[in-house]
Amino acid sequence: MSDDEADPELLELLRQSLGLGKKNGPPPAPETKVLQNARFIFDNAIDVALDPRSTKAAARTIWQQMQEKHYSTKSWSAHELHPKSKDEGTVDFILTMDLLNFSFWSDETDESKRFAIEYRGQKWTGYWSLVAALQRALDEDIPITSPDFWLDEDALTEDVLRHVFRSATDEQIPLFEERLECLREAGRVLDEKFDGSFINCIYDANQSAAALVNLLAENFACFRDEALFDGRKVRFYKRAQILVADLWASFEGESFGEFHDIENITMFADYRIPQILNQLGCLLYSPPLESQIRRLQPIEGGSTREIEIRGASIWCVELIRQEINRLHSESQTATNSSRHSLDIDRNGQQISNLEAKTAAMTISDGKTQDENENGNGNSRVNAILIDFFLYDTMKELERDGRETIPHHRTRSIWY
Ligand SMILES: Nc1nc2c(c(CN[C@H]3C=C[C@H](O)[C@@H]3O)cn2[C@@H]2O[C@H](COP(=O)(O)O)[C@@H](O)[C@H]2O)c(=O)[nH]1
Repeated sequence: MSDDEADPELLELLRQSLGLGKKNGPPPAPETKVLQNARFIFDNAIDVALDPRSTKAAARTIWQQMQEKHYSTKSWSAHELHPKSKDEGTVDFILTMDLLNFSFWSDETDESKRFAIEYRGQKWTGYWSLVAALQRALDEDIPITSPDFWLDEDALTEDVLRHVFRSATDEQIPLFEERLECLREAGRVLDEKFDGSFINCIYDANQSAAALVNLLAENFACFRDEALFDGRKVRFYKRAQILVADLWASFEGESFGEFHDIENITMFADYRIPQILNQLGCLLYSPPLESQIRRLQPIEGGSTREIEIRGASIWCVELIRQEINRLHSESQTATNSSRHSLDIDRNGQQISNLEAKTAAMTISDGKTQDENENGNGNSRVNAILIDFFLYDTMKELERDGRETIPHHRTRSIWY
């Protein structure tokens, strides 16, 4: 080799160290930044704090009750009003629902006077009033879940939407105009960018939950749930995230609900989960903030206090999720070690430890232990199921008159 030719091996080492000419590796996994923003808010919060001991205790209680109730994705479709079919109609229903899934709380102190939807012989309030109104509209052959309908100002007139949300009381649905605008905007964006169908948004996300959340926030202003905190942009994306979660739960992790990174979805920062986290002793308010909440005084959307409530709640559920998975791993270890003791198989024959371990992993119907645990193919409890469980539990407490603190009052289209 002549003196002026460089040693090829040395060249390659140099290229690698400089990252030159490297084949393009896989693209970085999409992320929403919601969880890291929540951590930032929690670390810098003044009026909201978390109690570690109560959070640990709450995790244990939540996990025990989730197991007792066999809480899983199947719980979603079990709700009386939720759609049961696993088809495009349900995808459209879930999109419509989560475009409008915000701000049902009433200014009425007399419960009997608050906005309510009469459907199937019952009066539905809160979130369920929305689901009932949509089901009732479909029963009346109003195509309320169709983006083409949302676009057509001669078909979806203000009067038609008022008919859809007609109340069983004198109080009307809050933020009616904003809800109409959410539908109009979504109809326009779907028509202009996604060939008129939300299914194309799901395809574009390539089975990534984070990518679908980001696609919704980037393309639809009414999903762009962000704020400024300490001079930094923070993301909550509550309705975009719950839309992905509702798809995942409704389709039980398959078909239009299949996401390989579903664990990237956080708790949904609404007005019910902070309430139950405070009731459980996990989320603590400063005396002035607690007084504002107890006196039902409005907390301005985008204010520092509101952002701290939402961010700290997301972080609190993350800590609960981590503790539940620690408990789960501990219980798995304990179960596995007990398998090294004498094992009798289903036919009462003593079998070797290795066989026992293998046999125990495939339960009678051929599913693995994990699939049997929560019915969606993984043993880990994620923030979605914890969140759904907490919301449903808070609604039971409300029904039984066992709220110990009101939920905070922020009138907002974000939650
Ligand atoms: N974080 C979180 N927020 C949730 C839900 C749900 C309902 N999800 C169903 C689907 C699966 C679950 O099993 C639930 O049955 C509604 N919300 C929010 O609460 C508020 C409505 O409160 P109220 O007016 O009292 O009904 C409003 O901001 C609404 O957006 C949830 O699950 N998580």
